[in-house]
Amino acid sequence: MSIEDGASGTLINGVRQPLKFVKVSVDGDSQTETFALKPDAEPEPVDTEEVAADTGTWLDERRAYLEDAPPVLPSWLRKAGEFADAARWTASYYAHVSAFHAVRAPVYLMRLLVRFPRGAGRYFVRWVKWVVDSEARPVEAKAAATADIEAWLTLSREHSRRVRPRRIASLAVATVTGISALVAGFLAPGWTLAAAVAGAALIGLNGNKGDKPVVTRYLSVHLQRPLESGELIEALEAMGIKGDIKFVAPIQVDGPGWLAEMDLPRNVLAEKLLDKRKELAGAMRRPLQCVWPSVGTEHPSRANLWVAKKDPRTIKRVWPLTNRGQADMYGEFPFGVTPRGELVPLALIGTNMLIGGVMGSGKTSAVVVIALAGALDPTCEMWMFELKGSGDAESVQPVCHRYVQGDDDEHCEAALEGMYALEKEMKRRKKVVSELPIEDVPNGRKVSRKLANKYPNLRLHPILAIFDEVHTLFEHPVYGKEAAAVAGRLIRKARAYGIILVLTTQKPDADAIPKMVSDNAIVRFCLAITGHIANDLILGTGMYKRGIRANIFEPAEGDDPKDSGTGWLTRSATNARIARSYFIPQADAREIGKRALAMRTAAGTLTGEAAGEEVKPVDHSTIVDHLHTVWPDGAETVHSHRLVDALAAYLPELYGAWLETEKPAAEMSPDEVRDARTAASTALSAALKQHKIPTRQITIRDCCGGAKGVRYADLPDPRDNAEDDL
Ligand SMILES: Nc1ncnc2c1ncn2[C@@H]1O[C@H](COP(=O)(O)OP(=O)(O)OP(=O)(O)O)[C@@H](O)[C@H]1O
Repeated sequence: MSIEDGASGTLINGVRQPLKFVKVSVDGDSQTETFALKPDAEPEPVDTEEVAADTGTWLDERRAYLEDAPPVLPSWLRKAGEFADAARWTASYYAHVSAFHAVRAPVYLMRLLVRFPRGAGRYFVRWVKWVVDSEARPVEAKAAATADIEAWLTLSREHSRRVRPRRIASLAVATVTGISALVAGFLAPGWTLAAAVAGAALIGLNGNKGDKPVVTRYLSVHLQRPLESGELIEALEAMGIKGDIKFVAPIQVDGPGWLAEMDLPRNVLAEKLLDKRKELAGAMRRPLQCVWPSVGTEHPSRANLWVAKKDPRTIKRVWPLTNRGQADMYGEFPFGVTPRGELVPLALIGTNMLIGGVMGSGKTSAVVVIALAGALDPTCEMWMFELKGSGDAESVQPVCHRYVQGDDDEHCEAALEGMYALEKEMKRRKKVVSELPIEDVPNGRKVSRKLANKYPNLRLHPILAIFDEVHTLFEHPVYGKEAAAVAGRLIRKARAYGIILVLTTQKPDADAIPKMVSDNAIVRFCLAITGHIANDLILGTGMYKRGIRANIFEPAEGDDPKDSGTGWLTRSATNARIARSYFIPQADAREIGKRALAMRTAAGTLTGEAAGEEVKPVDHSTIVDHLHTVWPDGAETVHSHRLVDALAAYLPELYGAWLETEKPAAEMSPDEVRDARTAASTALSAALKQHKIPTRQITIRDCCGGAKGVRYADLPDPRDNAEDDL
């Protein structure tokens, strides 16, 4: 056995520490055991200067600088529109301030005149003190007290030398002023009175008691004090985040607020600030709606904090289409604003949307914005199923192709019926689009505005179907299951054919929203919710982990809207932003509804209930349902040609064509009859193939021997197969 010493090392505080190890070799078999012993050598630095200095080339550094560099000129100096806005705003601001103070000028004058006696008294005292040279008195008194006769005599002479001319001047000024005032009082014109009042007011300026201002000042309680690093560090400490907080850049003005970028202490993740937004706002003594933390992109401990200068709740934002303008559902429409006040447009064509949030989170308000945008596109067919029954969407009723309001059984049935009708329309569109020449659909077989305009008779206009509080339908004991199945099919396929589905729920759980629906939603708007499960159900799996968390929002409480209407608006994990939907008061919504009705009347695009048509229930039965209807009781198998005869007799408009021949049956030869039967059987086989129902060679003794036929056991239950229709 031999023992060798060696040196290895480990990193401690960035410095490699050599360690001793002992190599033990037993009878030639090399067994190595390593023991970490105390470092006994000088630390060897591992951060070499070369590595530390290598932050890229000069060009890389300049490029990085330029990426983050602020613009040379502020945007209002570069953009004419912004400049005009700023100039207009500044002019209106000063006009307001001037008018405000002009109206109060008499009050200010009275205040000054009231202060005149005190002001005049103060001037008089100061004057007397100057005349008698009171400042020198303490020095003279000191000389007298110390019996310093020489100093006292000098000071006394100096005092007399200074005071005499002051007395003479004062007497002269007092005499002239007194006589002038007397003469002016009796003889001079009215303006002297004005001058006297003005003089008195000026003297009144000196008569202020305490710090009461003469002018009325208005201080906006919603304006926030500027954000400072000290305040932030204090707030973070109060939340228990202590340690080294580094500001990556100076706190700067960013839009209508301030932005702080900081590295939190090494043991704190920035997502903590998201979860504790309310605590943070409390610690900063600022309204919750002003405080917007986010996770930075550099590393998980990089936090960005944007603080609004003004409480957003006090900023009235009017939906841009409130008074004029049309929307285009094939394009974008204004939906909301970011906390910074930037416009958030929404494009729904080719997508569908899921909106979720607890009570009072602002779902209905968001839906009203979407519904009114749809209403303002005269080509958009509106289907509104308001299953809350509150009447919040009544403003769009006059333009709706179909409108259902209520949460009773009949409303749920009507909503399910509506889903079937949409599915039927989707199938029609699919068929129509699939038959178009390829030049018309170069980007795939889907509907576009160009296509809709080119072939108006194909009726490929956008359809906006809104199911508000859709959980009412999905949880219905009778219609829920069927509705979930149809909605699952619609949400996957309808968007390609210009049918936009918008679903909202205040119950984001697996029972209330079928998985097929939550998995296939594209645009998602998650308002205030309570936990990570609801968060991911609305926004998609994994979003909570990525820091896209809607539990940071607070729903409305009483009259305080808090974060109501504010949520995460996402199209994917990488396309997520916080947005507050516009809030359109009911009165405005009604006016917009009237305008939409007028526009549609002029365009001649009113359809369905809006045009006074009756809603006919959709026949959503399939060939499987029809076979169940005509199937002879107790028969295990039936020949195909018999089934076709039965189907044609039952629904001639659907199946009659399968029996059409060139000659009437009576004039056909036996071969021709056989061929006609074969053709009918083939048509049935093809139709059943879509439902995965086989036709096979079947021998039925009491009926024309062997021929193609169907087994009853192969027929699925009615409605289990609706998806295969498409
Ligand atoms: N975008 C918004 N901006 C400002 N306030 C809003 C906004 N959205 C909603 N609110 C306020 O919040 C209140 C509740 O909103 P809303 O009725 O839309 O919520 P909800 O989620 O539909 O509630 P519920 O589930 O109870 O029907 C509104 O009455 C309004 O005062």
